[in-house]
Amino acid sequence: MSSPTHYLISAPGKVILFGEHAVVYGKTAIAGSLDGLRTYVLFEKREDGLLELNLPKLGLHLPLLWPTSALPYSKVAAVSKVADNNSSQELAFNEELLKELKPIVLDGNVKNKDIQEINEFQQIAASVFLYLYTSLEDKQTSWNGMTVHVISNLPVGAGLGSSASYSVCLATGLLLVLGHIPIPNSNEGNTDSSFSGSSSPMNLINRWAFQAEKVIHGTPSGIDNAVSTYGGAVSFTKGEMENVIGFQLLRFLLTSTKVPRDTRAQVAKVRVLYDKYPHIVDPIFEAIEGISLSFNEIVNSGASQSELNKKFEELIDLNHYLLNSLGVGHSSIDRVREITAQHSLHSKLTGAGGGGCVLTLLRDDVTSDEITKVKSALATLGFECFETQVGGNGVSVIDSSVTISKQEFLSSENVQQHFSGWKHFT
Ligand SMILES: Nc1ncnc2c1ncn2[C@@H]1O[C@H](COP(=O)(O)OP(=O)(O)OP(=O)(O)O)[C@@H](O)[C@H]1O
Ligand SMILES: C[C@@](O)(CCO)CC(=O)[O-]
Repeated sequence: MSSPTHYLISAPGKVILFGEHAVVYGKTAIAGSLDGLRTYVLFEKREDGLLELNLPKLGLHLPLLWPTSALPYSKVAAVSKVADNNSSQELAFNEELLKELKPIVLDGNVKNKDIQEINEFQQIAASVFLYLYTSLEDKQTSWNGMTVHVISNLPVGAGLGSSASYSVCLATGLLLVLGHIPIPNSNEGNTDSSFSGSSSPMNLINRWAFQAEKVIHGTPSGIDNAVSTYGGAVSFTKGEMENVIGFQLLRFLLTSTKVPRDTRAQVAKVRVLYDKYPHIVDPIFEAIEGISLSFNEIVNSGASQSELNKKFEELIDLNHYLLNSLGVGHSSIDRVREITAQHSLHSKLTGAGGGGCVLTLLRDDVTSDEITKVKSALATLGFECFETQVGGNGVSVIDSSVTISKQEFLSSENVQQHFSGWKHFT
């Protein structure tokens, strides 16, 4: 094939069923990918030595543009980069590089005069891109700059892993463009993969996406980027994942409270509590882990679907109360719980809390009429609902063998279905 001129990357959001926050402290959590809620990133080759980043989802309607020559490559040790890529160990986070990039994000932007103000979230998203590009830059690439367009049907800052899917897309595209991983061959779904070997492309994508998540969140557990990379429904403990069979059959309602919040701030709040009262907070994390472990046991017990549903509802309530005790609840979440409880449904906050999203289990016996009623009650109060199952493909790619116009990409209602030729890493 002639040298690539573009790549289209897609990665899913995620939902945490049990174990958020505790997972940051090494406890087991259960999560799944949201196949229909994804971020899409189109990478296009340039010849003029510029990096262009377009972030319409973050409300930025002008491109950000930097010369590749402005980046602090001296802060990245070339030898360690190659060694790191070939090992399975967690990549060391490059604080010095991030510090050096801070002024470049603003002052190095050649369109700076047109963009009066770039808010903190836009700056973070730009830092992630420049951090990964500078870390992975390789003189072997035939690209002299690139244009990057990011679109998504995920709500941002709602706890559904928008930042992780952005991180996975950027890591994948940059690893491909900069020659660190090959284009995948497989058109098969990747959800049954047993999380591939340590030097596989998926492993490398996941490890670099984790770096990106660190730029965004500070101290993430790695669960969000892992689920977005590999897809599926999983039990996650300290970076190790196992498939959870049966979890995919469950149906959920996800309700966005539309109260924006920042995962970093919620995680930091729990950290303060933990540092102050470790003897009180650690047992709460242990109890939360107990819920994830019970969930795994119940799923593997061979119990009937209705029996499972009843037990899950109890676990959902328990997990919610424990999260509230960590101070990550919110009145909007309580309101959603009240409404769903009026329809005999059980809900918990999902993700970092403090607003964001609520997860409601839709038992098998809940009729579509009942679901319509609860959705309309929630919508009347200004909440936004998504009915979903978990699992499905992780990161996927369309390479240059398929022609993709920028206009077609930006205007398509459903990018996943609009374009064919998606390939999956194995
Ligand atoms: N589509 C996107 N385009 C660019 N940057 C994004 C996008 N989505 C998320 N981000 C980056 O991630 C930040 C939001 O991260 P945050 O973790 O708070 O939200 P989330 O990923 O929706 O929630 P959670 O991590 O709890 O699932 C944004 O401020 C931005 O910097
Ligand atoms: C709150 C948290 O547990 C989940 C965010 O989606 C943070 C993390 O795991 O990094």
